[in-house]
Amino acid sequence: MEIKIKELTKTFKDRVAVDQLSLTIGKGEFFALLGENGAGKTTTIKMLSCLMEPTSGDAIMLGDSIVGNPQAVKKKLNISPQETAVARKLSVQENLEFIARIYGSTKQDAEQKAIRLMEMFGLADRAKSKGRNLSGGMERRLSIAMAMISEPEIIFLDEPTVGLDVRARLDLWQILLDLKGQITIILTTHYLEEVEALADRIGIMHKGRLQALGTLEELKNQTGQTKLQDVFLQLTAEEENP
Ligand SMILES: Nc1ncnc2c1ncn2[C@@H]1O[C@H](COP(=O)(O)OP(=O)(O)OP(=O)(O)O)[C@@H](O)[C@H]1O
Repeated sequence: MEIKIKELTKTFKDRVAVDQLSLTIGKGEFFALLGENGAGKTTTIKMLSCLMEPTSGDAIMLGDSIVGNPQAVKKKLNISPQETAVARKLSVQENLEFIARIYGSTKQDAEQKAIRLMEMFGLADRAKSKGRNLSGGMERRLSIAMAMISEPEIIFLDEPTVGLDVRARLDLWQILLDLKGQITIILTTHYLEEVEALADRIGIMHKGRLQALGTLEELKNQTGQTKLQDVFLQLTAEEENP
């Protein structure tokens, strides 16, 4: 089973934000969606996570349609949004337990889940720290841990390392590498080194369309470039005479 996106389209008034996007993402794949500002990445993620209805087209998410059965799709996925949902007055552990209770865990179960995720995300020694006192890197890690509470099969990470310093970014990459293969991860980012370090495959969007798709090596071969930055610039270049 996989994620099968079929001619997915979103139009806002006369603006086509996502234009007949078709692609397949394998189960357990780490997929990076790239594109310039306004290329349509966030709109794509909103549709795939059933936060926004497509104008036309569909996506079958591990067997269920976002159009036909969004409730079933929502159960399989979770999102770590750019603006994190960390509650500033709750501690790290309380944030995790709160989410677990929302998803129906008993008090004891919620505590166990929180402890396991704090271990996994390197937050155990900050269990009692309030959300407002966390560094940017810790807040990000907590946000992803919160998204993992529901044990999703698919997780969307929307620019997870924006504003993080080098060490915090590398720490987060290591955690994501540990997660890799266990669940399907769809990442959007503007950091190309992040894509090189983490992604199995890359999709590059440009003006709502899928401009290129492949592994890093495939994209390099396709464009004759040796660096992802040059691949990206070539594939998203404006035509001279539009
Ligand atoms: N709710 C909306 N109403 C009208 N237009 C919108 C809406 N949401 C997005 N758009 C437009 O759709 C296009 C795609 O936007 P989107 O946010 O998906 O791009 P993006 O690739 O995520 O960009 P960024 O890298 O800046 O986050 C843009 O032209 C944007 O202005």
